Parts: sequence; C-alpha cells; structure tokens
Amino acid sequence: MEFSLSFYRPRSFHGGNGRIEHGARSLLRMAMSTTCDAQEILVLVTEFLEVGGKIVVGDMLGPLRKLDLFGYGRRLAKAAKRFDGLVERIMKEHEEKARCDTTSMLLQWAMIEIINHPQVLKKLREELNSVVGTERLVKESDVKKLKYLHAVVKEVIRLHPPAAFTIRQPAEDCNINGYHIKSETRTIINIYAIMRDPETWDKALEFIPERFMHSNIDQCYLNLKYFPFGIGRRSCPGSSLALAVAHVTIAALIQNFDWKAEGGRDRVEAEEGPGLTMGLTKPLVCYPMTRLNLV
Ligand code: HEM
Repeated sequence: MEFSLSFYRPRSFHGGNGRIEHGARSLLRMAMSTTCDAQEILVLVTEFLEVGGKIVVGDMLGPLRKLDLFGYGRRLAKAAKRFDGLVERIMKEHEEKARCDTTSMLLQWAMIEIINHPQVLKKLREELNSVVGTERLVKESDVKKLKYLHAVVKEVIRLHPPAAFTIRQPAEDCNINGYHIKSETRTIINIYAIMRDPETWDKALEFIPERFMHSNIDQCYLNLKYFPFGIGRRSCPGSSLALAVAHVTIAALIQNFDWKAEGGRDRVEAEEGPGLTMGLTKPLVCYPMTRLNLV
C-alpha cells in the first residue's frame, strides 16, 4: 500500500525538477495573487496524500480504528489545522490589502478628475479659502462645512467605485427584472454599471460634482441607484473611516499645492485597469508645486 501511494506523491517536489511546485505557484497566483506559500502548501498536500491513504488502511481495522494506533489521524488533524491557519492568513492579508487599495484608489481617481477639471479645482479652492482661509492647514473638523468637497468625493466614487462589485445570495427564490433567481444562487451585483446607468444619471459618464449639491442622496441609496459602500447589514464597515481620510487628504492636497501632469501637461491620461478595486492601467504620475506652506 505504501508503495502504491508513493505513485500519487508530487514526485517532482521530492525529485526536484520543480514542475509541481511551478504548477502550484501558478494556481496560487491565479486564485490568490500570491506565490510565497507554494512551498508550504506542497508540503501539506504531500502530508494529506500520504497520511490520508494510510487512514484508509486503518479503516480496515474496524472498531480499533478509533484508537488511532499508528497516529495517522492525529497527523492528518495537525496538517488540516496548519492548512486552515495558512488559508486564514492569506485571506487576512487580502482583506488588509483591499482595505488600503480601495481608499488609495479613491484618492488617485479624485486627483485625476480634479486635475482634469480645472473649474472643479477652482471651486474647491474657493470653498477652502472661505471656510478655512489661507493661514492654517485644513482640519478634520472643517470637513463637514466643505459641501462642495463632499459632492466631489461622491461623484468620484460614483464614476470610479473602488469596489466595483459585490455578491449576494437570496434566501428564497426571487425575480429581478424578469430574471428568476433561485434561492442560494451567488449573484454578482455590478455597482459600477448601476452608478453609470444613463436612465438614472443625466450625462452619466461625465464628471459633474454639482449633481450632488442638491440631490437627496438617501433617496438614491433607498432606490438602489447609488451605493458605493454596498447596502444593508453587510455594507462596508470602513466607509466612515475611508471618507474621513479621503476628505481631509484631498482638501490638504488642494489647499497646499498646484498640480501638473507628467511632462508638464495639464491633463492626466488615465484608464481603468482590470481588478476588483478599479485600479489604473498605469500608476498615476503628477507633480505638486507648493502653493501655501501650512502646518
Ligand atoms: C473608498 C473606500 C472603500 C470602499 C468604496 C469600500 C466598499 C465596500 C463594498 C462595496 C463592500 C461590500 C458591501 C456589500 O456587499 O454590501 C465592502 C465591504 C467591506 N469593507 Fe469596504 N470599502 C472601502 C474601504 C474600506 C475600509 C477602509 C475598510 C476597513 C477599515 C473596509 C472594510 C470592509 C469590510 C470588512 C467589508 C466586508 C463587510 C461584510 O462582509 O460584512 N472597507 N466595502
């Protein structure tokens, strides 16, 4: 039995031609955008294959199986625990990354749209001058008075939602726009498309923060037209933190600096890249020129 099981072992891992390890790395990169745990996962898979087979032999011992005479059950449980820990760690790293990515994507798209719309930058400056002045740095407590800044951020996340999709699973069968969805079906909700729907939004693809100056945003939420942070019990718990960071950072960047695009140009060329956090195809490059030097 031992001999026949050895056939299933990832031999290149032991033998060293690296093909299995290379395959594991490719799979890991595709599934989890990481490769650094490939070696450890291979060790665990080898352990599962080896000990799993031996447990089948142990099964033949009938009631004695429970005694785990050869210790294979314990080895398997240990390997499963290590595997769980590993997956948990990878998930946590991803969660952390998604949290940082979303806020940083919001900041990058905000700067792109503001640089590309000088009239918006001018209005933001006028608001900052009248609310904060030019003698001190904008503070978090000023933010609630900066109504136009709020409208700019809302419009940035409407056009470039840092989390473009979310998932729901209906508890019971339901019908959405004539489509019958069976209960428990994992259903992807395209937040990006909903917030660009021309039936809801006038000039849907244009950057017009003014649309949020007088609109009833709660109504948009209720009608499921605008929900960059998701909706309901599973909506984003980090939304207040993300918005607090974004508002005060953008305000400080606008208050203190003038901005030029790469090569001294006035416009930033930016394109949405693939991925869940609305990344850019190329990193944003722009240059600040000190305007005020406030602390
Ligand atoms: C601009 C920044 C952000 C955007 C646009 C955003 C957006 C979202 C969206 C759309 C969801 C799914 C909600 C749903 O399905 O209804 C979500 C979930 C989540 N977000 Fe955010 N997020 C942002 C920043 C953050 C930050 C800074 C944190 C943590 C500090 C965070 C933590 C989470 C967590 C833990 C969940 C999962 C909630 C659950 O499943 O119950 N997010 N986020």
